[in-house]
Amino acid sequence: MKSNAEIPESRFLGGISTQSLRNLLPRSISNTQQKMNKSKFSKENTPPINPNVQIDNKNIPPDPKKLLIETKITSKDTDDITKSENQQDLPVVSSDPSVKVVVRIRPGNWRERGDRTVRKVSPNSLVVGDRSFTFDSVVDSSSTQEDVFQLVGVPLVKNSLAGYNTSILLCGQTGSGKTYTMWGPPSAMVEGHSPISNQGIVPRIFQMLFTEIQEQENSEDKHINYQCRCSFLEIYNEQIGDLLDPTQRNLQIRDDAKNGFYVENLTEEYVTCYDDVTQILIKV
Ligand SMILES: Nc1ncnc2c1ncn2[C@@H]1O[C@H](COP(=O)(O)OP(=O)(O)OP(=O)(O)O)[C@@H](O)[C@H]1O
Repeated sequence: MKSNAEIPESRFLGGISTQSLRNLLPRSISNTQQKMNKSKFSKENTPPINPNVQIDNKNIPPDPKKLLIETKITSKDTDDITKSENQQDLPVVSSDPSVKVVVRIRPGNWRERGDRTVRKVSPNSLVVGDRSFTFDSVVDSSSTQEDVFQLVGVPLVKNSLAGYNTSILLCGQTGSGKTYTMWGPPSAMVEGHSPISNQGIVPRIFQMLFTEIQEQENSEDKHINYQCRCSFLEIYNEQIGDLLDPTQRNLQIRDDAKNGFYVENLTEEYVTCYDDVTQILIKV
């Protein structure tokens, strides 16, 4: 079998990058959960043991997976419900899984022009040569930055505002489009906001996040205050470096009952709007 490096068409990007937005969680939700959950780790992202078991605690933010299943059942007719009750042993497949794997095929460069070895064949599958692979979603080379944001970024912001830790992890060989997908071209952070811009998923996420926060804070019936802190780190040669303080090059991962996992002494800057984040990124 050929190695990846030998396959010219391996220009697809396995998507989902992970960056903890723990610090961007609404403080009110974080506090409530800490009080409710004295155990060592936060259970906020723990899937229900049995998706059909009702959890009798109105303070726990809804699990999107569970909501989806409940919605499905209420929209079914009675015959269907009876049928599903009789099929207890069948696995429940949710179309909104906790981990989604999205593949983006980038346009071919001059060396790959006309190369059709990697082809999207359905919304969630592609073929490489004569082998087919299935993922949660596949976006082809004609996809725009906005398409990818709608698919990955929008649900992520909604879930994080509902109280979940959310992450995007990106993987792909060099030149496969990770930076382009996450950030866009170098000018992207200061580009005007528009669906047709080349801005990547990160600036779009920040824009949506602060717009939503603003709307919620301005809303008269919701008395919510958000506090956002921002940090940037890199892992290089198995060492964690603080991108906001280059003198900190070998930070340690710690774990305690109050914070769960965290990076000790990592700089966290308070941010209140998109421009605050851009200013920080300019420094990095
Ligand atoms: N979907 C896309 N549309 C247009 N151009 C793209 C797309 N994806 C990537 N490119 C271009 O391909 C080139 C390589 O992309 P990029 O730098 O994002 O790769 P990378 O995976 O981050 O590479 P590395 O791991 O080496 O940093 C860049 O010139 C980028 O602009």
